[in-house]
Amino acid sequence: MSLTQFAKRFESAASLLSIAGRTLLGLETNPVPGEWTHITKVDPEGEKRLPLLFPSYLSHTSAVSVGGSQDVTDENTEQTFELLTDSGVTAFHEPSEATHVTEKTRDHANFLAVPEVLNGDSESLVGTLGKGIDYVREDLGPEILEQKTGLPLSEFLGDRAGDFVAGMMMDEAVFEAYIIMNVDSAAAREANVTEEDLLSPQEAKERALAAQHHLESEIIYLEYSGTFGGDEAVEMLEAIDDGVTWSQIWYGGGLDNSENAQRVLDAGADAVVVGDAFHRVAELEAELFDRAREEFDGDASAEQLQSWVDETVDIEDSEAVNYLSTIPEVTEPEQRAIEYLAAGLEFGLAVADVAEELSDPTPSEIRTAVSDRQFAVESTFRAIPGADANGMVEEFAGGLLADHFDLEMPERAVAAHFGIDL
Ligand SMILES: CC(C)=CCC/C(C)=C/CC/C(C)=C/CC/C(C)=C/COP(=O)(O)OP(=O)(O)O
Ligand SMILES: O=P(O)(O)OC[C@@H](O)CO
Repeated sequence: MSLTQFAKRFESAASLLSIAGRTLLGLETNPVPGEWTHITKVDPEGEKRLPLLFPSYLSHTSAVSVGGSQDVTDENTEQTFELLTDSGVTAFHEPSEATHVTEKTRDHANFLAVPEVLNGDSESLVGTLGKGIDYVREDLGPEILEQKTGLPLSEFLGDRAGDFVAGMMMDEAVFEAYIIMNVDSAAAREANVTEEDLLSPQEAKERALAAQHHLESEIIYLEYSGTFGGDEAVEMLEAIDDGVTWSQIWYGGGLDNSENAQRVLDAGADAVVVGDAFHRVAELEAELFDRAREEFDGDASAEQLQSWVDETVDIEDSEAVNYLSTIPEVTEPEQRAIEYLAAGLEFGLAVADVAEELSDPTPSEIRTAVSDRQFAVESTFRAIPGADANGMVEEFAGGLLADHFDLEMPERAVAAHFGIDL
């Protein structure tokens, strides 16, 4: 038997086994974990900020999706991944353009999630993907191979070097088959989804089946980005869930309370995706920080701040509770919200206090001042599995101070992602 014949027989036997495993035996061979119930979408663009206490908020989510459709660059994506890696949360990359994928994002990301829109234009189904694969073949692939092996492999192998990396990357990638149902969203504009493209529940089920059996999409994503889909989303999910067995079903759009999150989970979603509600926590934290600065100095304790938050904020309707209550495992979102808001303020006030003590510092004076100070938040971060508590505290405090004193230090990049500004 020739090597080509052997490869053909091997491929067809392997694919038959895989289909039998997925269907007849119902094996969970999908690389996207079925136990994930909550995904937080973190957008690297400058307008969408993070709360200082983001590691604590994110310690309850199953995984973070990094990506967004506007003003995202490879640089702000890399910075976001670096921040998340120290926080111990599982993060994957959902790029809106292939050039946002770099060696660094690949190193940090758990996997690459590639969007394909089932009810948009052909550009959003296969056009952007084709351009992306060509970019990997021509540019990114050869560069990665040369950096990893130290050899100018494309000189010997020509296009085959890029083909190899592109093939490997697509094989390892997870595909997200989107059904976009809010025509007023950025996602709909990007994918050219108009009123005529909106699907009935039966049509959604049929396309989801095509995605599962033909495209082998690991994720079927019902997207209402920015607004809650209500009864219509529930009907869509019930229909999709009736057909789909192997792909994971995700719902995203306008979630900011436990009732709606539970409704879509009960209707058949395996996981909910929450974006805006998370970024709004950073706005609340920043607004409270400005008010707390007028009330307290750098020595305010977490207990003092918890009482102040409790008195000052209508906690039940706060952005922090809105986000936390979308996570099924968080049983006392109000208590957690008070704790995390107070800890974020306490940390911010302590860093502002360090700033008061410094005058025209050098980068090394900033680093010394930060490592000499005991920040109470470090013990909060230490409770998070996999987090580098000390590294995060030094990086966040150093970054805020570098930004405040207008100093070029690598830590400074993180300041651009926080809502709080010294
Ligand atoms: C081959 C490689 C390395 C990458 C491929 C990169 C690809 C194919 C990107 C496709 C992007 C695409 C089809 C986007 C369509 C619109 C969409 C599904 C956007 C996702 O929405 P969010 O970015 O989450 O939306 P918001 O910004 O509205 O929150
Ligand atoms: O920002 P929201 O409305 O939570 O939507 C989440 C996600 O589905 C957006 O792609």
